[in-house]
Amino acid sequence: MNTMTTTTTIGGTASAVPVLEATGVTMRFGGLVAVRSVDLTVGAGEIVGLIGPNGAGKTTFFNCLTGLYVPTEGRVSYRGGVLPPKPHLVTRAGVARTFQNIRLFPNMTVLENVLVGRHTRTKEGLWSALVRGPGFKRAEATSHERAMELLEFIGLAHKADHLSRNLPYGEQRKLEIARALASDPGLLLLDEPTAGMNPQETRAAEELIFAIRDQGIAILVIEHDMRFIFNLCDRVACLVQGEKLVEGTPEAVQGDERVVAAYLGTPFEGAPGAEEVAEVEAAEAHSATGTGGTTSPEGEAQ
Ligand SMILES: Nc1ncnc2c1ncn2[C@@H]1O[C@H](COP(=O)(O)OP(=O)(O)OP(=O)(O)O)[C@@H](O)[C@H]1O
Repeated sequence: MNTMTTTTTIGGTASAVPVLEATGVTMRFGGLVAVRSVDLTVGAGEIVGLIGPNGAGKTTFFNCLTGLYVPTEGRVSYRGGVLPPKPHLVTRAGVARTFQNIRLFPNMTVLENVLVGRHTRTKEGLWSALVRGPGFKRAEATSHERAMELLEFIGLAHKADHLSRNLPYGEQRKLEIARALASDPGLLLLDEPTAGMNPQETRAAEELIFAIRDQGIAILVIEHDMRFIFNLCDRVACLVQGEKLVEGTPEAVQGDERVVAAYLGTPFEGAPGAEEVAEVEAAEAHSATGTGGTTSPEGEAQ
């Protein structure tokens, strides 16, 4: 795995370059602004959490970071270099991800699934693969060795030749992480890694993520399980209706009344979309009293 070397020296002064730096990221789908001008950094050795109610824009933001979507506005950099808006180039640059829903190849073995994740690090071309020359064989042996190392790391080496569809759910999720790690990332993005897990599997996932961080890989994680996220993360950002509402330590974020209100669906002053919600509620209350339906010359509901 990569070891992090994120301190660069410019003009003789050392300055820390974030592993990930997203600046002003906005993503529009027609008239809907799913992500609005979001800034976020992940530093070396950090585990950063991204929380927010359903539909807040978390996955869309991930998709903007990993080249699946080209953001309408904004910039995404990895270790100081702007990321190209193409998923395979983002992976090659050093950013790997898992998805909200399991995306393993069910009829491939556990080992083959990890080998698939390795392909961005394999330089041998089609011709070399066809003739199975010495370069190809060397690359294949290295990939195999690395994949087995990763399976050892996640505790699945003994199931290397099992079909991935036969693994229990928690192990399939771990295998997805191993496949992402096979590309030797410096940053790993995890989209709801504990969704559907039982408490033991969740605890094991937490330990695995700490172990990955200890290998020098920075982590950005989306999760709905608050206990998991507040225990795991160094820093947490909360998105609400596409905007970053709060960012801080787990202690600060979990005690923030705006975050609590956003999850409970309680409108609060200054909340993204609160004005629109208030207008709709006022109009509904108005029509319920039977006095609605007329509009003043200024355009305001009576
Ligand atoms: N491809 C798309 N086209 C149109 N609208 C989209 C698209 N992808 C997402 N959206 C909309 O963008 C908004 C944000 O969705 P997103 O899936 O990013 O939220 P989320 O915070 O990840 O939600 P959840 O926690 O439920 O996964 C939603 O209103 C969603 O319907």
